[in-house]
Amino acid sequence: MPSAAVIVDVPTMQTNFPYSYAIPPELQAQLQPGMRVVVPFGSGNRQVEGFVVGLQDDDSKHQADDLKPITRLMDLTPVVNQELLALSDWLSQRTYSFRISCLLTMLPNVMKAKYQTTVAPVPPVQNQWLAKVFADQQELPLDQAHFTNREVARLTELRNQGQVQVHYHVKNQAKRKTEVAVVNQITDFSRCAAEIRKNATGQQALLRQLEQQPKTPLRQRELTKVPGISAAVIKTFADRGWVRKVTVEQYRNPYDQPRHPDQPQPLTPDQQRAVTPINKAIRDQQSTVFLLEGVTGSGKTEVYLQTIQQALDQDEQALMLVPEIALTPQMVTRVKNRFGDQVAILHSGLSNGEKYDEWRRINAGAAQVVVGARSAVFAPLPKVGLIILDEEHDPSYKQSDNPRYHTRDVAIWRAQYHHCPVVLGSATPSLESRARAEKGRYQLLRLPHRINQQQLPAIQIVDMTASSERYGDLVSQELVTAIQSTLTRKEQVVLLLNRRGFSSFMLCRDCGYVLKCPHCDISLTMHLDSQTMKCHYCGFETAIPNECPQCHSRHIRYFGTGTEKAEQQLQRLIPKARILRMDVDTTRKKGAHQRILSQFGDQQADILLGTQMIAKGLDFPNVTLVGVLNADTGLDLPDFRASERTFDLLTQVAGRAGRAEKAGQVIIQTFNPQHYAIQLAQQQDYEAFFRKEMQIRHLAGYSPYYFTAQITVSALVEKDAAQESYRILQLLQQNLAQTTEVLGPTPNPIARIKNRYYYQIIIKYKHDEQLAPTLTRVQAISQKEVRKGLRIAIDSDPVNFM
Ligand SMILES: Nc1ncnc2c1ncn2[C@@H]1O[C@H](COP(=O)(O)OP(=O)(O)OP(=O)(O)O)[C@@H](O)[C@H]1O
Ligand SMILES: [Zn+2]
Ligand SMILES: [Zn+2]
Repeated sequence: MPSAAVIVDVPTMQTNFPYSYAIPPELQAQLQPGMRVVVPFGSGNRQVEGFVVGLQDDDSKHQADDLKPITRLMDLTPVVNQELLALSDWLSQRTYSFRISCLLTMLPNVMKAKYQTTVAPVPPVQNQWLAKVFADQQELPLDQAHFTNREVARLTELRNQGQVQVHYHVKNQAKRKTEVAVVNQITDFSRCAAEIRKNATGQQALLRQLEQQPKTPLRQRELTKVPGISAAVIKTFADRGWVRKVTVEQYRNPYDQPRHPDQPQPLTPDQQRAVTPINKAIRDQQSTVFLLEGVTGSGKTEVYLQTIQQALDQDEQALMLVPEIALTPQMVTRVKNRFGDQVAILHSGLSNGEKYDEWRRINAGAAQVVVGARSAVFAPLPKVGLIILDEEHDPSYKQSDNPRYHTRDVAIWRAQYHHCPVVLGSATPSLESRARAEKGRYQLLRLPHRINQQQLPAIQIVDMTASSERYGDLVSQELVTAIQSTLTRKEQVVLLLNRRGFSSFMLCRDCGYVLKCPHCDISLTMHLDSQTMKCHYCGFETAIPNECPQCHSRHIRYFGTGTEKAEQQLQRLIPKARILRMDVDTTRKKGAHQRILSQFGDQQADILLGTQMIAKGLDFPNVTLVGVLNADTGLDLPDFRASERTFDLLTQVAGRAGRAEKAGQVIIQTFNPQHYAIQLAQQQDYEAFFRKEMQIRHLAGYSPYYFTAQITVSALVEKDAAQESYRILQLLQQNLAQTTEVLGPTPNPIARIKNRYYYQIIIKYKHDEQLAPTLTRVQAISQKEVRKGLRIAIDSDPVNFM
């Protein structure tokens, strides 16, 4: 008897490989890898969900008689294709996560099943309480709505006595909406035409529709939009046997913006030099990785669109990834305008139902271009011809929960599978990518100029340590003056309030000094619970100073301010300004993003004041002034990428100014005017920043010279987290190579989150054969300890250290 290899939905180390199940005869014809099934599992044979990952014909290895049979099938077609099955295998090894988590990550939320546990009395029911509770019902869900804790305890007893049974039901949440469609049954259209009366125009219209598309089911809702065709006409046809009524799945359309079709623009010579090699790679089926390094406003989008076109021309599909998509509605609009209904959009702003609809369209091969945020990298496109990652340096490409994957790695894996190129685009590529281009592993393509010979905007730095407080602590006189003259010219302003980081570090208001770790050159973080400043990397600790160690001023303070406060100060300074605020509070409602941006685009406001979400991708021709209220907050984070993030952010936001005919101006307010990240952002010199930062990373032994891995241990009791992390430390020290450095364990800067205490260990390594097996052992421990309330997370390539 043939058997199926099934990964069960029980995320443990012991179940992290396929189990064999017998395939019941009635399912043998239908069962395919990638389908979900319900199988009995464990000694209690509880019913769990699982993925079929392979089929085996009968061989001596498996005595089919010993195998438990599959209970039932959950899908009529595979929900995970062969490619994604293989990808899940690779992903679980790469990220030290369970295969089941990887498989589930690839599915839209609504398809992730939930279990429902029910209880049922075993007849004949003798216990009076049972009889009363169940009355005439066979079973009841074992949940709070039906049973109190005391009743549950009582049920437990009864179960031990054999009077009650427990069942596990898999409850599939996917809800499809359906609608009525008609399928043509006519073979001889002229004969039918002869039967229709001349004045029955509705019937004639319907006949024409059928004749045009005799093979496709036509949706009744669409058909009745055609003049003359009514439900009655359709019924007449059905009665005559000319059409058959069927129900088809209804797709919801998540994109309700009006579309303005546009045409490809003639390329500039720079753009042409980028498009040519990419298109060649698409034609030649080369899985080259291109790094498209183009200054802000250099027309990267047009390069993406014209290379996507090349893939479509070859009957292949394109996958375009963008940072959290709600933040870049302009990009979505552009792709949609160019490619229309062929585009499917996947992002977190969609409801689960909408995501499911888009996913099904993609899976069915009905979408040719997919635009989406991180998880869209798993979009089940059957024939990928091109993958694009816009703003490839963006930290949101890294998933912070299991499986902790980086979108770029998955994109490159898929490109190799499909023999197609990847384009990584950015004005400020990640150091890692730029370094790979330097080594020739990626092919570097540069767009060094803005479109229309427009200059990059001039950037002025305002030293806030010298700024008078008369204007409030947020806005300098220089910035107020510049805003006023911009408004007089009827032009617009974008103001960034940098909210990266948290207000728990201290800054000297007089000299700009920030307390740093003597061993790590990373700022110390304040821990209010212990009243100390701690190094997040090595554990160094010192008392919270009450005066500046450098200039002895007592004028030190927390950093961190809200957008609301900034808005008030601005309004007071410039009463006539119309200010739009964009932050997590004003964008909570669905569509709020798009609405604020279109208001700003329609000149209904003078100033767009916002957090990081305004820094990227916006293309408004009337914006000529960009102001950064506080360039520093990100600089002093305890993260070796702090300078890179700051440089990226300043360059990106500066790039919003002067993108069309009018020249742009940028003002950056900072307490660290001498810092190289700020100075090089002023010069908008990415290449210089890259070289400088590479030297620093080299000296300090960080990425891209070293790889890092991070282990985070958390527990409800701090001592448990500490003890466990020291046990892991020992395991690491005993097994890892001499050249590998292990830092920590140290408590996290926010030591307690949601009542859990966090400790972390950082591993820095170059080549270490022992790393993967050792981390796999840690993964195995992590699983055992779950019961004690301990959690261990492994991140094989962390992008955040907080
Ligand atoms: N070949 C072209 N001819 C005319 N205009 C173009 C051309 N290519 C791009 N543009 C226009 O130039 C502007 C800037 O292009 P785009 O937004 O793609 O820049 P970008 O490189 O993505 O910048 P950023 O990194 O700042 O988002 C857009 O308004 C776009 O329509
Ligand atoms: Zn000082
Ligand atoms: Zn340190």
